[in-house]
Amino acid sequence: MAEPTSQSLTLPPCLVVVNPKAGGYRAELVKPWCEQFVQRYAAQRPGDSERGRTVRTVYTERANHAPELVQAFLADQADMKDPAAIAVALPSTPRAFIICLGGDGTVHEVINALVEPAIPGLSSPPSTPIDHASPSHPVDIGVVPLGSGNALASQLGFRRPSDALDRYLRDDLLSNPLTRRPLHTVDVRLPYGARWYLTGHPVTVHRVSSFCVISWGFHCNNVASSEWLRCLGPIRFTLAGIKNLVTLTPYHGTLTLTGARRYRPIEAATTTSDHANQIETPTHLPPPTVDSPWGTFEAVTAETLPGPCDTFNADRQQLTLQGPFTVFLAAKLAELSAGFCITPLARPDDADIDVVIGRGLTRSQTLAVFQGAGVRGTHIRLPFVEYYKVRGLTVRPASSWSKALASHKMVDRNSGRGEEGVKDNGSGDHRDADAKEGPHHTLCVDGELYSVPDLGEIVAEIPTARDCVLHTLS
Ligand SMILES: Nc1ncnc2c1ncn2[C@@H]1O[C@H](COP(=O)(O)OP(=O)(O)OP(=O)(O)O)[C@@H](O)[C@H]1O
Repeated sequence: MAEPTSQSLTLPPCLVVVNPKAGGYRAELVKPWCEQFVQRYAAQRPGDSERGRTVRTVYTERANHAPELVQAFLADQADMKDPAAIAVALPSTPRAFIICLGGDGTVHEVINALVEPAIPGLSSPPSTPIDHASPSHPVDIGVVPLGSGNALASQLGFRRPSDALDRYLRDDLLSNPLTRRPLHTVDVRLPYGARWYLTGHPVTVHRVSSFCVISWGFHCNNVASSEWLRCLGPIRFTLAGIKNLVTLTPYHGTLTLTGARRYRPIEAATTTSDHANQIETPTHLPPPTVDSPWGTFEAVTAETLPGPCDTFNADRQQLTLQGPFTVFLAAKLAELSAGFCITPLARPDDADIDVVIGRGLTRSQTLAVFQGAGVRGTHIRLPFVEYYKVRGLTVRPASSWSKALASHKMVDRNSGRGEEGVKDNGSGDHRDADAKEGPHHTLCVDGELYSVPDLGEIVAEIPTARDCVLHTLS
C-alpha cells in the first residue's frame, strides 16, 4: 500500500455507490475490491477516517435510492442540514469523488442527485459560450461498468469491470489533471402530463438531467421492448431491434434544432476543405470542422435545407425538421454500449448535443444505420442519415390522429377523435387507457422511459449560465 504523501492528503472525500442489482453484478469481484479501495483511500487521509468522512461505501436498496445516499453524503461533508438542497449549493460545497459501481441507470440517478436543472428556454441562441475552464469543479465521477449498457464507462475506455477497478486503485487517480474532463449534462424538460412509462404514474419532476441519450422513435422503442429482457444482458437490445424492424413504423412530429450545424465527412485526401474554411465560427454554434477517430467532418452551410418541408429561422438560428422520423437520437456520448457507436462525434466535455436522424427509412436502411453504428459509427456517412451538432432541441411528437387533424383530413367531426387504430402498436404512438388523455408517445432519457402526451414539447439543452460542476475521471 502506498504511504501517504503531501499530495495525497488533498484527496477529496469519496463515496462508493454500489447497485447490487445491476446487470452483470459480480459480488465476489466487487466486495473485496470495495474493501481494498476504502482501506487505501482512508489511509491517505488518516485524520478523517474515524469520522467516516473520508470514504464510504453504500449499497442501493431500491430504484431511486442512490440520489438519497449521494445527497446525504454531500450534505454531511458540507455540514448542511437539508440534503435535498445540496444540488443548488453544489458549486460552493467542498470537492468530492463519487464512484458508481453499476450501469448507466445508476450513473443517471447519481447525476440527477447532483445537478440542479436550470433551463432558460430556447427562444434565442445562447449568448455566452460555455466556460470550459470554470473554476467550480466540486464533483469527480468514476464508474465501474457492472450494468448491461455502460455507455459512460465505454466512453472512458473501460470495457470490463477490471479495467476500471484497476484504474481506481492507482495512486495517481486524483492527482493527475489529465485524467479529469468536464462532464456537461443536458437539461431535459418534459411536458405537462408526462408519465412513467412502466407504471403509468404521473411524473412529478418535469426536469431531468441527461448525460447519455435522449431518443424517440426506433431506438426508444427498442429500449422499451427490451425492458422485459433485462436478465439477458446487452443481447436484449438486438432482440428488441429485430422485433421492431419487422413492425417498423414512422414517427410523426417536428424537431427544432437550435444553434445547429449539420456535418458531412471530408474525403480522406483532403484535410479541411475550402468550404469549411469559409464558414465563420461564432461562439453560439458548434465548430465548422470536427476531428474524430473516424476522420474529419465539416459543417454544411445553413441555407442547404435538408428536406422540402423544413424551415430555417436565421434570427433564432433554429432549424425545424418535419417527420416522419424513423430514427431520432440525441446523445452526449459516442457509444451507448460497448461497440454501439451511434453518435461518433459526441463528447461529454463539449458544449454540443449530437443528433442522428433518419427520416422515412425503409427496413434495410434502418438496419444499415444500426449495423453501421456497430462498425465504428460508419452509418454517419450514409446519404439518408443526417448528423447534427446542436446547442438545444425541441421534440414535438404527433400521433397520426393529430397529424390528420392538423391537415384537416380523416377527422370524425362528431367524436372529434380522428381515425381509430392508433392504440399502442409498438410505434410509441398509443392511446392511453384513459381515452380523455388522448395518444401518448414514448421517450427515452438515459434508458429511463417516459410516456409523453401528444403534441407535448420536450425541450433539451445544455445550460450555459451554470458552472460545470461535474467531471469524469479516466
Ligand atoms: N437494490 C435494488 N433493487 C432493485 N433495483 C435497483 C436497486 N438498486 C438500484 N436499482 C435500480 O436498478 C436500475 C438499473 O440499474 P443499472 O442501470 O445500474 O444496471 P443495468 O440496467 O444492468 O445497466 P444499464 O443501465 O447500463 O443497462 C437502476 O435504474 C436503479 O434504479
